[in-house]
Amino acid sequence: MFPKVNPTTTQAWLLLKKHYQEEMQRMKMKSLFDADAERFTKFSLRFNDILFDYSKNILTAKTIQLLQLLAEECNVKEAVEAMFNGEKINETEGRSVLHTALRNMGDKPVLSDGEDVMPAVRKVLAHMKAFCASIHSGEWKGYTGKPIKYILNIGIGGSDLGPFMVTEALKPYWVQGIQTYFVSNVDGTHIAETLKKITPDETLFLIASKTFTTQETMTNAHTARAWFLEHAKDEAHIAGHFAALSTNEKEVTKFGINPQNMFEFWDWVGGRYSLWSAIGLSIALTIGYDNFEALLNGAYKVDEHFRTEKHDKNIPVLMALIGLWYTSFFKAQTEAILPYDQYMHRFAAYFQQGNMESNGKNVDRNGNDVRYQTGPVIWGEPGTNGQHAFYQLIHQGTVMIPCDFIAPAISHNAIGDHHVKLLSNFFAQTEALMTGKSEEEVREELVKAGKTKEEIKKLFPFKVFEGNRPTNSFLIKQITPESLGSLIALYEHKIFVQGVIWNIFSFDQWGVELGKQLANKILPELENEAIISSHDSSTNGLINAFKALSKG
Ligand SMILES: O=P(O)(O)OC[C@H]1O[C@H](O)[C@H](O)[C@@H](O)[C@@H]1O
Repeated sequence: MFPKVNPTTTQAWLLLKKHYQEEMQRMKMKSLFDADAERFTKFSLRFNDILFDYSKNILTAKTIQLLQLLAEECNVKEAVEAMFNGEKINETEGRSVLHTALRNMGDKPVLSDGEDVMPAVRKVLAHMKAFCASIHSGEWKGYTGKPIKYILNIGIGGSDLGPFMVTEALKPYWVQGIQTYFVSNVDGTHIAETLKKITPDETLFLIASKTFTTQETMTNAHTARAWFLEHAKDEAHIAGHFAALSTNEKEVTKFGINPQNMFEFWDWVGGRYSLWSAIGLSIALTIGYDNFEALLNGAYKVDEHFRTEKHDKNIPVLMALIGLWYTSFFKAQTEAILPYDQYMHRFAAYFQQGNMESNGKNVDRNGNDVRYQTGPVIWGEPGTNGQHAFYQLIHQGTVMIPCDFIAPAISHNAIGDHHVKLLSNFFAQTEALMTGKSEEEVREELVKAGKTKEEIKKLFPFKVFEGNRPTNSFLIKQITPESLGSLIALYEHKIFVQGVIWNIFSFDQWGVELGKQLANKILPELENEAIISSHDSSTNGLINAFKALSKG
């Protein structure tokens, strides 16, 4: 296993701190652009159909060099190899981390516990392929003899967000005649509203749960089963309408799902990294198996790039180092992901889990409290909607929010001038965030608007923008299964590299487990008539008020 290093004890950390304080803290990006006509060329990279421009950041070649040194001192290269080679880097759960094996298109074995996992991976993929073929051809029939028209994926967290995000992002690729829905929330409203849209005899229910014990998913699954049986009457019909995507064969069988309709994955696939596994069956059924394979292929290409490319040309490593530069030295606490693509409206939400569940940790890999900031808060909405909602704070608030702007060059909906208008907003925003608005510009604008001297004096301070707000730009030829697969993998590896440098375990989630335990403890207290007094006064007060109010 690679050595565990507290990043703040490295030479690079001290040098970066000095570099920040003495050279970069007050550095203006605009002056960096003014001083170097080649800045865009120097600080941008192409990876297949993706252009990554990181020139609009508060950094110089020296910053990148020092950040690379930090990666070296924190053993990033060794950690990457450890992950790809199936070492048990998820130490608190004693597991390998091998989502990369799920999209491995190479012919070398991938070992976990000394065993090649690739035959099992390929077997499940073949099962998924054959299953998709029988659904799409109409050969698979529901209990009234009609083909399947609706897919209903029931899952939560990693068993929902990934497939939901991807199927939304790839809507132009949906197989004709298939309509897919996702139910995640244990709030009965979610399933009730969705059941109104489907018919039992034309629906395939996918119960997606790594553990097959998650309260929300099992509750929704039992509700779906009961609703189905109300119509189908006969339990024998369940086999034709329910499939399970899980690692837990015992619980799947207990639920009554035919083991032939179980699509397996393994404990070395983290929930938030599972869209590449059997959890992706909803994706394959929605966009077609070939497109699902293209998604895997896009991710595989990034895996190869990540594993072999030198760090100064390695996009996920650079994404990680730039993010870390702001979090660890500028003390930025949040990062925004802003896709200029309506289909990608769940992309930020997906990486909210991906990033915050992975790097929201305050204990290091030696079991000590960390004394530096780790994972940032991730948030975002598609442009241009965000511009009219929260960009004000990004432009003129008191905190720094590094942003990722993402857009396709080619729209799937080329209507009039919509797309050039959309993209002009992307470019204008990143430019404005960087340059701000100078005193001269504001004065000129106000004079032109016919304002008096008095008025100009009054308005002046509010209209001047300091700028110097950092952004990364991802310009992608088109959002296709392959380019989306690549983009997702870039972000996954970014998170991994940051976790290694911050010396935290990125692949467990004990904080979420706590929430599950606490909810299970309170549930029986809500189901009896007693006055509850076992908690603090606020929790007791809320529980007792709920009991009184819910009586009507
Ligand atoms: O797939 P499941 O076992 O049902 O788990 C669903 C989700 O449960 C918890 O929230 C975990 O923290 C997530 O990582 C996981 O994706």
